[in-house]
Amino acid sequence: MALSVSGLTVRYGSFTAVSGAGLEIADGEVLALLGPSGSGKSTLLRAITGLEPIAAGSVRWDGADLARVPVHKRGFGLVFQDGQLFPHRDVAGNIAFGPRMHGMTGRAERVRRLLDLVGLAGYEKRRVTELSGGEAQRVALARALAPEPRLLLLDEPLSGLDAGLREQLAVDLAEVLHGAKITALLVTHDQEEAFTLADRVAVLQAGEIRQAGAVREVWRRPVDEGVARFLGVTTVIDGEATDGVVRCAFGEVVVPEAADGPVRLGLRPSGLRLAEGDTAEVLSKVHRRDHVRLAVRTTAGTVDAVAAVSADVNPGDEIGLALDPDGVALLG
Ligand SMILES: Nc1ncnc2c1ncn2[C@@H]1O[C@H](COP(=O)(O)OP(=O)(O)OP(=O)(O)O)[C@@H](O)[C@H]1O
Repeated sequence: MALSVSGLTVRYGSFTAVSGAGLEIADGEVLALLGPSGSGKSTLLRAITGLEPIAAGSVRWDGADLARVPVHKRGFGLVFQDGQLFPHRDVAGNIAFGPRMHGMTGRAERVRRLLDLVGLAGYEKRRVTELSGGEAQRVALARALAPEPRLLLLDEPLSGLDAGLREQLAVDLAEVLHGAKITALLVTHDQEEAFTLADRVAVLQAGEIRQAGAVREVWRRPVDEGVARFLGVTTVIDGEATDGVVRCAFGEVVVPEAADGPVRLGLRPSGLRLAEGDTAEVLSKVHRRDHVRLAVRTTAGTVDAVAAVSADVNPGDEIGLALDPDGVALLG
């Protein structure tokens, strides 16, 4: 493992912000640390960089303990939410700063190559105070990559941007990270961002890592209801599995991983779709970008469901519901 963190604990006075956290990042892998506000994500990231003293545990790189290695000697690059560019330097000056400190040669060429990578070719002489939020974050990324860090740490790098730009930049950032095989730890509270950018995710709640695994695995098999709800599950329901098919109050759904016997399913709104029938009553509807979200009353309680934007469905209507396996998780 490139980065290996074990039993890491950080305290602020008598308050334990991170408790016994363990995580590993392989060479060239992107891990997203995902969790609600206040769960300890930034604290854990800062402890890994060496900016936060640790009460217990260890941070290792290629097996070597970093306890006595100061922040600037760890070879880590950092990107924060607000970029924190040097306002008195132009774009090239910002990006060349790290390489100059490290006495690296060929700096102009490096700046050009990095600007190309982040989609800002030709921006060398621009003043950073005149950049848009998205451009500034691209420059911050280029600056962090310039000294060729062995690990890139990104703390909510996109959360200062508006929704559309954020989505675009997440896709671009994923391309940069995976294209250049950069080893990275990303902190975010946004599951979509985590899933767009990361190979693996670790879910942090109240200072503890509750689950870590491949994106698809965590999404489809959350370990418990707390993790499931954080990942968008709004309904938890009991079912009975036979040969990879689960029968529950809403019908049958294929869940190949389910072992025969009683199981618990977590349904995201997209796990229940409008269908023929009259088993449910629509209570309310809200238009979303590419679907309509419904609250419906069923014999199993009030649940969330979705319908196509084109569907003619209104509060008071009686509808049927069908399970969609893509919106169904198997609780661990
Ligand atoms: N310097 C500090 N002194 C005391 N308590 C702190 C300090 N920094 C953070 N905390 C507390 O530690 C907990 C974790 O904070 P942290 O910033 O790591 O959470 P987070 O998951 O990154 O949250 P957010 O997504 O809101 O940034 C919070 O309860 C916070 O109030």
